[in-house]
Amino acid sequence: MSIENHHLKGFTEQDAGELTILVGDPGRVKLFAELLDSPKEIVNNREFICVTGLYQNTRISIASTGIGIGSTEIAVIELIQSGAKRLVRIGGCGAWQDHIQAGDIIMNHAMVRSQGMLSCYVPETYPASADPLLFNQIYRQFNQDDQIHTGIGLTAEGFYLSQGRDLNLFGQEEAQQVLSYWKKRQILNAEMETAVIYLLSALYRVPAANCLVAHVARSQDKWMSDADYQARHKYVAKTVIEAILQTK
Ligand SMILES: O=P(O)(O)O[C@H]1O[C@H](CO)[C@@H](O)[C@H]1O
Ligand SMILES: O=c1cc[nH]c(=O)[nH]1
Repeated sequence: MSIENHHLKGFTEQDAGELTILVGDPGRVKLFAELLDSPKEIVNNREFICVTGLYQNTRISIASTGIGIGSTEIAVIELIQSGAKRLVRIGGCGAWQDHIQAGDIIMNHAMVRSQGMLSCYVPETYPASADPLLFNQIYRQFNQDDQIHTGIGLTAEGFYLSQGRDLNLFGQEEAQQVLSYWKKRQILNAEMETAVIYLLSALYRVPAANCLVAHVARSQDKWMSDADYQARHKYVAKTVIEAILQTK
């Protein structure tokens, strides 16, 4: 069923590729579009930019979700209603475990999430998890020396206190408790969209996975340079697309 999108205006079933890459940052759409032949911008509305193009004659779509729950819910639902076949979020995150370096790749097969997230759709007990087959297909495309980590991540509702960052409010001790609580429970990383994508795509029965780049190693507050970060993202996007091409 194709309906008129309220936000992704003009994006139709013809624009939905074998893979739809989701990015938070609208600026990253253009970076990934460089991988495609004949890229065409279909949507440019608020935080939502959508491009489709061809990779070795296979249609691939790239869409930005903006930051966080609200705009990601809109993007995912409108893309699925427009015929999106597979969703893979390629974005940044903070690495929380000490053995993960900035620049490493993290794939989350499941996410814990802030309380109440999307509670009008599902109860707290409903898992936010990746499609196991899609996850495995992407994971197998990477090389042994790619510094890739798999495990459970956290989708937080905010960037600051809910990710253990305090800017002169309650003190570092309280913020640090957020980090240490989840580190002890083996959470690898934190970001702001994956759980929304996993929950909605499970409800709509569209396969979804993520493949993230650790922008910062939180234990040392070590961030990647912009140039390295962009290059790493582009490498991840190319690898994800090639994984999908193996078995579309
Ligand atoms: O790198 P992107 O995909 O924008 O995602 C990460 O960056 C934003 C925070 O700076 C959040 O959206 C977080 O999930
Ligand atoms: O620490 C980080 C880094 C990128 N994005 C996040 O949401 N958190």
